Amino acid sequence: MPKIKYVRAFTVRGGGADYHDQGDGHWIDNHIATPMSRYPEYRQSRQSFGINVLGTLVVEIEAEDGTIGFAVTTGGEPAAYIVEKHLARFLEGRSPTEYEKIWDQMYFSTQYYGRKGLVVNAISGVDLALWDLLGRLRQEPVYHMLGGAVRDELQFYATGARPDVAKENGFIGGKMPLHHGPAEGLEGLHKNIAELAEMRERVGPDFWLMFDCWMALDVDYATRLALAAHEVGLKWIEEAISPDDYWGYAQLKRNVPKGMLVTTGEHEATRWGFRMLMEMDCCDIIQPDVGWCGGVTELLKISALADAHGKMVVPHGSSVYSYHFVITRHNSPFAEFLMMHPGPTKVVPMFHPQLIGEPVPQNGRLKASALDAPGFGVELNRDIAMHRPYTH
Ligand SMILES: C[C@H](O)[C@H](O)[C@@H](O)[C@@H](O)C(=O)O
Ligand SMILES: [Mg+2]
Repeated sequence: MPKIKYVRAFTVRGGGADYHDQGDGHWIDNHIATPMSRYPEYRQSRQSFGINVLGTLVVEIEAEDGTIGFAVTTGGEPAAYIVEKHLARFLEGRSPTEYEKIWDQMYFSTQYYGRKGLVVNAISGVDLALWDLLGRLRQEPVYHMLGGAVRDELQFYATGARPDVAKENGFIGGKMPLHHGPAEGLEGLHKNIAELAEMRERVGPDFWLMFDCWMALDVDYATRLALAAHEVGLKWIEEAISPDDYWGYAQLKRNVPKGMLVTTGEHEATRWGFRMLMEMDCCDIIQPDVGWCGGVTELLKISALADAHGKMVVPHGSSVYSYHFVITRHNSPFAEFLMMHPGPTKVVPMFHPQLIGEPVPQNGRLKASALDAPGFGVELNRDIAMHRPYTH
């Protein structure tokens, strides 16, 4: 096995892994409730407060024989700095098979300033690129290295403002962004329920409908929303409150009507963060993002812990990086697909334009065989402008 020779970090703008980095008029930036919605000037657009400030981080790891593994995640220039100036030292000269020791050294060497968020995004990007390199060197897809498929195909729910379009395209459910938060009072809550009722009318009684609340609510508002939405058949209420408020999630989970699920986790990181969510009984489904929670090496630990707690793991939408994981885990029965078309009125690749060969669900499903290519099975689109802000 050739050793690792170079680690390089690049930044890219425009869609892709930082999927909130979109042009004007996109559903994903249209009056979606957030913790910043309490400030009217930041209520219409999440980009106005900087949701896309980081941009995409591209990590490349080149082995002595010239083989290059890569991955993309959210992180931009600050993440590139951490990769080049701090993390690269734990990889160069090492075997790509040492992903456990490499992860341990990346995490504990940055623990004094990291632990969650940007730093763990950077660690995740390196870890994903390492698994991609390992797959290319071994000429096998990542999901084979994770134990192989436990089912013939993936099934997906879709996230976007048009669950009716998701149903037409064969998805098993539609997760809607919540448009109004507590700052818009009862009027806003009624608008949320009216939107849900409108979609229920369009999709019929059995199609899954969920709200994604993107950390925007408090326990009282989330409870009132859940009680009203239960009448309209809401399947789960997602990330309703601050990721730091474990106590609030535990209360919300006690408050919601029987049969409604509480989900969260996309902004949580590491086995320790998810242990807290599970041991405090905060949610029914955890939703780590493999590009933000610590990478595949850490998601393996998180998933096993969840399995022991009888919890489902439905990773936050992260394209091939979650598909190769979900297909190998019994407690990951379905996956998320983010509808990145501006409407969204059609199904387009999630991390477009950054990944060449990115598989897209057909009729809401993806056969395991669609993942049968070395590593994560995609190539980096080198026609897009990549910038290497730092070297080492
Ligand atoms: C739709 C939500 O507001 C986020 O933009 C979404 O990316 C994330 O929360 C998700 O679960 O997909
Ligand atoms: Mg979400």
